[in-house]
Amino acid sequence: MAFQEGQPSSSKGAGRPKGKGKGPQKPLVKKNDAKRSRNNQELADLQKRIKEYEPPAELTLFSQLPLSSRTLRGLKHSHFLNPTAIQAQSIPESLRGRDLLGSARTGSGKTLAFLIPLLERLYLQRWGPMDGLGAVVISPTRELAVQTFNALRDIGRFHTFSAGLVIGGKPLKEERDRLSRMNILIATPGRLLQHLDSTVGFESAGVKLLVLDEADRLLDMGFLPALRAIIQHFSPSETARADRQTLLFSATQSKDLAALAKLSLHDPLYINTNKPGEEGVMPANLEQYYSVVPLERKLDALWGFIKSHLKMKGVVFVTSGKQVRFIFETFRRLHPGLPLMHLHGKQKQPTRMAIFEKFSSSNSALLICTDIAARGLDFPAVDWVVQLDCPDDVDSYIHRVGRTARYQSEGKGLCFLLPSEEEGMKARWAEKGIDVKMIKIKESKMGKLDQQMQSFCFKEPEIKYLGQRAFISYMRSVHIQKDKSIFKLSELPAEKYAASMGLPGAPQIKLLDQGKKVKERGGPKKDDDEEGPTVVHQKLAPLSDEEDEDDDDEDDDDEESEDEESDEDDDEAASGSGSDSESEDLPVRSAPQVRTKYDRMFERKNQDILTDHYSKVVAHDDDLLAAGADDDDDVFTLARRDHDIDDDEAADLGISEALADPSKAKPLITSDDLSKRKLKAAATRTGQLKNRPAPTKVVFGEDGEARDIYEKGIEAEQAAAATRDGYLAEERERMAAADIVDREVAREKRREKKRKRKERERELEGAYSDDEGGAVAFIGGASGDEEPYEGYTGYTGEGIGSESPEPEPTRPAKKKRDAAPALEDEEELALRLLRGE
Ligand SMILES: Nc1ncnc2c1ncn2[C@@H]1O[C@H](COP(=O)(O)OP(=O)(O)OP(=O)(O)O)[C@@H](O)[C@H]1O
Repeated sequence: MAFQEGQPSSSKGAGRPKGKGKGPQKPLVKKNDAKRSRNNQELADLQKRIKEYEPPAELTLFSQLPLSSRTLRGLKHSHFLNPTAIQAQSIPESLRGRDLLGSARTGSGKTLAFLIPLLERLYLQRWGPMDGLGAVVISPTRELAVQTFNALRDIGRFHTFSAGLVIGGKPLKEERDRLSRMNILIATPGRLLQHLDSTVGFESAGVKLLVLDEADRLLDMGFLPALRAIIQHFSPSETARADRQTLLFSATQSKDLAALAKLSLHDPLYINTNKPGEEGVMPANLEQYYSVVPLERKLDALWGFIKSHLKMKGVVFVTSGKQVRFIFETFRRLHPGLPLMHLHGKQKQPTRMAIFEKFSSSNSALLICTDIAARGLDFPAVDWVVQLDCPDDVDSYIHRVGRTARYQSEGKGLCFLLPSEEEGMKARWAEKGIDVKMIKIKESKMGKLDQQMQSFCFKEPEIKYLGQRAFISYMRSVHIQKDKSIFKLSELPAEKYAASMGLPGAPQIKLLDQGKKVKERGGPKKDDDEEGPTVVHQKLAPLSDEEDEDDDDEDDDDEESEDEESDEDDDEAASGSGSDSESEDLPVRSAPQVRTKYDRMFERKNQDILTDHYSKVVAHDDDLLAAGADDDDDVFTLARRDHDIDDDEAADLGISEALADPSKAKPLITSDDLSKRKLKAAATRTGQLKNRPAPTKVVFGEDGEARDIYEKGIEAEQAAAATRDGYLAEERERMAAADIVDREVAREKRREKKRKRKERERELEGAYSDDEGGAVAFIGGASGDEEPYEGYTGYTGEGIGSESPEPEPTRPAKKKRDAAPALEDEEELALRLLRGE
């Protein structure tokens, strides 16, 4: 033990050095004795205060809790003065050594709720730098681990413990040498297990405190087997479990969490501040909205939202890394006027950290990301959280939206839902008592990106390729969702969605049969997804040899978590509709839609009733009605139920008759429907000019005779339509031809990748090697000659970095991936192939 019991000092001030050459040894010893004695006294007092602690009628300050002066100084230094509800309720119990399951809403300060007791428990047990590992915090993601590490460094600055990060990224060997010197470890489960399994002398037996942070996320990510193994290492027997304190923290609760609690906790206390009457499930300062947008207009809606919030700091969540990249790449080419960043699990660790830091320190920026950033991450001052794709479930919704309105700050959330998702999601929100208000987006505030997207896809094959992969990953994600009352693949307008992304057609997709075992989103991921692959959506189809081979890759990918999706699973994206060798694959088709005679009339242009101009007028009026005929500049208006026009109302308004016979048309908007402002505007000269009837135009022929433009108009329109159709047909042909080449190139790329992978596998036989990714950073490092418990020795940080992702212990297939080349390399190769080099 580094700490040694000292003798009580005889008198105050004794032991002061008398000067050089006068035997400094003796006074120094006396001084140390005095310090030890004071420490002993403080520890004894602290123990007593903890034992006798009764919560005061009003707990407003940390200093009212039985905490050491070092921790209080650390908290004050970091400007933490008042404990939050979860901190006030759980810290005294944790200090008494109880096992605990703490649950509190997002942004409510759970991190300090376990870091404070962690420091205090080690301090109370007189843990010294030479005592080895005393406490371990397990975090689901590297970003969260780094964030927790930073918080520990801040509040623990007046303690002398050494702390380290074990999150993958550096050679195991390098970490091993340093592990023995750490008192506190913040780790991701995979890397920690690797050390527990293979690092000789890594002493888990002495660990006094184990924390599982974001426990439900750990389970969602499929870490249960790893956690079981870790717990087994730390507490091999019931006695060992009783001896060790374990704290579990989570913002949401689930059955699996209860099972984990049973497995890891001994006689636990449950503290939940999410109950009504306490803090509530959602942050108090959060405004929540949702908007119903068809799939094919989502990008338009997002664009419109960005353009009208150019000063915001926002986070946009989408389902997969491929969508993140597609949106990021296309939107940045469109120069929105707001800095764009993107974050997903396939980025290298240093890149991820750099983006995390950059976004954290930005005042105004938009981060497009996957659920990798949904939990635990504490970006300061986020104004908006936009959920562009529907979250897997309500818990996922809560975590995502919890990136704003943290602690006492304000924030807003906007969730886009497809028409087919609205009812299901509303029901789920209602079950949890979450109130999300509907808003409608005015058509005038939506973007219109389809042509620009088409142009990007046409000019840059890599964008098209990315779009196809994004399309497929989205469709797949919907297919594997658990909650079918929300996610309805058959109702998705696949072709229109593809067109909105600028793609020449909906790419073909292979989907696992619903009946078979699939990795379902919104539920814990299965570990044994090995089962047979590739049943085409709704119909079984034989596969060619080549596809069979490719499916091996695909299975591997299905094993992976969403955030770690490999590029390979979307290789087949390059196959456009109508491919020959892959013709057994059925494209996902939208359900045949019932077209009314009015739909057909709308489609028929250049006819006497519904000209383009007339269609626009009707569409515009519809927009006005939908948007509440409100002219203000906000993108959104609060939806009012009476704006939804049903058939009867339509009949009242005479829409049907008007469509059938325009001569019978009643005015679509009567004076009763118009706002006072509109009526006033109509009375002004400008208003009248705006509202005047369309002028009659004539054209003069060569003979000088005036003729009605109508005849000419039709001819001109027909000519223009013919030219346009011709052009479009030509473009389609060119795109189809380009698509064939692209398919061939993609196939070649697949073969090449497979060949390379096989080569690498051969080279890498032998599983875990010391060269695998891993990272360790040290913040502490109290050396032996430091006086324990005396003053701040300072944390000397080293760089936190990694070269490759952490191995996934629960999925053996992942090991192969660790050795896979970087995404950038693969894309470089794809690009070269696409360019025909
Ligand atoms: N007592 C406190 N006083 C002031 N700020 C605090 C206090 N406790 C925590 N905070 C701040 O509140 C923010 C949210 O804290 P934290 O990240 O611990 O929340 P959380 O409950 O873990 O959220 P999530 O569930 O999203 O992970 C952080 O910026 C943190 O610094």
